[in-house]
Amino acid sequence: MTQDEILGEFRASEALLEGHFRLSSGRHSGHYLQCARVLMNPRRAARLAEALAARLPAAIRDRLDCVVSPAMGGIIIGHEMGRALDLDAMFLERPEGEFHLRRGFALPAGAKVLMVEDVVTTGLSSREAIAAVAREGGEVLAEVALVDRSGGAADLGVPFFPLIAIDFPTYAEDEVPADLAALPVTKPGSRK
Ligand SMILES: O=P(O)(O)OC[C@H]1O[C@H](OP(=O)(O)OP(=O)(O)O)[C@H](O)[C@@H]1O
Ligand SMILES: O=C(O)c1cc(=O)[nH]c(=O)[nH]1
Ligand SMILES: [Mg+2]
Repeated sequence: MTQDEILGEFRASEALLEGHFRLSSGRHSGHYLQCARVLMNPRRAARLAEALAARLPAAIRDRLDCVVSPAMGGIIIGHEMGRALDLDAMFLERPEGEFHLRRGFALPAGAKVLMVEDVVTTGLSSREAIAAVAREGGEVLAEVALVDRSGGAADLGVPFFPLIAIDFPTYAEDEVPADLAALPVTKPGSRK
């Protein structure tokens, strides 16, 4: 899939939102990619996962034991990546603030893991999820995400293969421009 075709999927599903958003990191933005909307059509979700799987170098793909993704945003695309790669897909949750595996999910010692995210902005959630896999006994070989909106700045500590890169500005709480601050703010994500 070309970058235009992928962006077309986001536009067609009305996943490209404009307004005033507080992001997971606490930063503010006038743009939000609502990946739940792009993934709500199962055939589209499968198409995007196949395209993402094709980005993975064979040297990584062939060593993977399973897929792990951080809830909530990572669950659907993680599951579809599991299907595309023919691997089991698990997810991490953080009901007490720190990511861990629940629901009977467990990693065999030394399991080689693909981390799957929907969006990377600062990379904080990804780094926390990668650290959680290490605590659970696994090793993250690489991460894939539908969208990298970090401007290429996110350092995840592992090779990172996004489907698309989109560079929307974000602002610290005390740097929000007046025209953006004038709009009511919403926080679409679930981080507390
Ligand atoms: O790179 P970052 O700055 O960490 O931002 C990206 C993260 O933010 C969103 O999750 P969020 O914490 O909003 O929760 P959700 O996945 O439960 O919706 C998104 O799903 C990523 O996990
Ligand atoms: O940084 C985030 O929290 C974030 C940005 C975005 O565009 N989409 C999303 O789901 N999360
Ligand atoms: Mg998330």
